[in-house]
Amino acid sequence: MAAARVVAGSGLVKLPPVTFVTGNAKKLEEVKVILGQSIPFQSLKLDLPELQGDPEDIAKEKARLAANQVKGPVLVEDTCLCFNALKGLPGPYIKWFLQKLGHEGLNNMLMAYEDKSAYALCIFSLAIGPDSEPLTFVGKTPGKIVPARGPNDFGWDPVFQPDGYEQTYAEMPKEEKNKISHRSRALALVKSHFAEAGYVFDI
Ligand SMILES: O=P(O)(O)OP(=O)(O)OP(=O)(O)OC[C@H]1O[C@@H](n2cnc3c(O)ncnc32)[C@H](O)[C@@H]1O
Ligand SMILES: [Mg+2]
Repeated sequence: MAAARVVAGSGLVKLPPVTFVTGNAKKLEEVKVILGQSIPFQSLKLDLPELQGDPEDIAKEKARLAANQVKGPVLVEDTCLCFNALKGLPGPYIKWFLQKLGHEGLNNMLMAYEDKSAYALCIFSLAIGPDSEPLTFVGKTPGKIVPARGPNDFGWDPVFQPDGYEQTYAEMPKEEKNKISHRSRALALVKSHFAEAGYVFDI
């Protein structure tokens, strides 16, 4: 794929369409709806390594790995579910905790604590190419962990009830989740960046 290039004298950066890299079909569904036509992008299904460390560093490293494979501009995201009683854990390791323990196990982890509060964190990272430093965009939605309610079709949605709502993410209509979700908040920042950065697309 062609690389990004500066259009001489214009202050504009010409980009091929951005590739959103994820192995998660449900994330992709939400990103498509939330972005609509605002940013020209295509998707690529790739299972990038599950890295360890600080959530923002994980997202940046994911973007570097993806940009190296795609050889062009990429967008990736990493999602964390953080329990306040556990000082932010499982955080970026939620995928394994959910896989091994299930919804009931996630609730049981908080059995010893009165504080069931939690927050969902989504970090998008944009790398314009393999050699450019990735940028990050963070969205956060506070809520609490509850016994599972609603359809079980996306991760931990049934056990996360956002603050100010009586429904879990899973029980809400999709449009409602997309108005307040960690993902839509992070994508609002991505959209502003694209609106302000002077990118023009080669499409
Ligand atoms: O290929 P990538 O994009 O990494 O996709 P993934 O499924 O591996 O996703 P993460 O590494 O970000 O791990 C996050 C975990 O949280 C789940 N998850 C992500 N966003 C969610 C959301 O909005 N609601 C519920 N579960 C979500 C997801 O299914 C994973 O189990
Ligand atoms: Mg992953």
